[in-house]
Amino acid sequence: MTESKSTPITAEMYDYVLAHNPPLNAAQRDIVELTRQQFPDAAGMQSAEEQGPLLAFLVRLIGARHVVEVGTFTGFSALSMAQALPADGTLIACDVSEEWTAYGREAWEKAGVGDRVELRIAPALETLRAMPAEPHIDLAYLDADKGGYIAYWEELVPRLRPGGLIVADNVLYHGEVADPAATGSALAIRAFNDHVVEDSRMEAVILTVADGVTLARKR
Ligand SMILES: C[S@@+](CC[C@H](N)C(=O)[O-])C[C@H]1O[C@@H](n2cnc3c(N)ncnc32)[C@H](O)[C@@H]1O
Repeated sequence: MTESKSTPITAEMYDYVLAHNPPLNAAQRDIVELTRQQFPDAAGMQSAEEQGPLLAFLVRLIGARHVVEVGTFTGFSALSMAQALPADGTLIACDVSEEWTAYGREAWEKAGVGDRVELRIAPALETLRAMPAEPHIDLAYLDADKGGYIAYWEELVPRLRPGGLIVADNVLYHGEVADPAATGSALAIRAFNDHVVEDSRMEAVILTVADGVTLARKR
């Protein structure tokens, strides 16, 4: 087995990282806290705190104007990306839950970015298939049902402009991805990671951030 050079992230290290990252702005902080209060059992679905500034950074880094999100929940990741878009930028947010995304709608409006976000309530595959076929997407964030990742990838890659990014969350699936006894979503993520590595249209790296984040760039 190869020895890892990654520094283990203890609770103290995690606080240290958060303290040296861009702090969450008031709107981000509000939706993180509101989600914890309203949905204590589901709050773990929210992208990790450090992913908000990371997603905003990536949007700005590649000068994204057209973003697609697959899996919106209460809107934290969409908010983080929408705030980083230019005023005429667009973010299509895909989810199946009216209840959860209602919190997102309110947070986006309150933050003054509601006009940049278009929420599509439907199975994400239907929404993606209905999008124009030509390459027009700058950045897509995958964070919905893990069994759907490969199908979402296949719809997104042709619609991504050269140099565009797919950012996929939970690609280590709590470490279960490397467990030979993995089942369910961990197995689906393992199949997704294998699919990504074999796709010559894309250049991809896995970051050991949060639950594992793949950054994949279209060649
Ligand atoms: C992990 S949460 C997304 C978290 C979100 N990115 C955030 O930072 O708060 C996954 C979301 O995917 C949605 N979802 C699950 N299956 C879906 C599907 N087939 N199509 C669209 N959304 C789906 C769920 O309703 C849930 O809100």
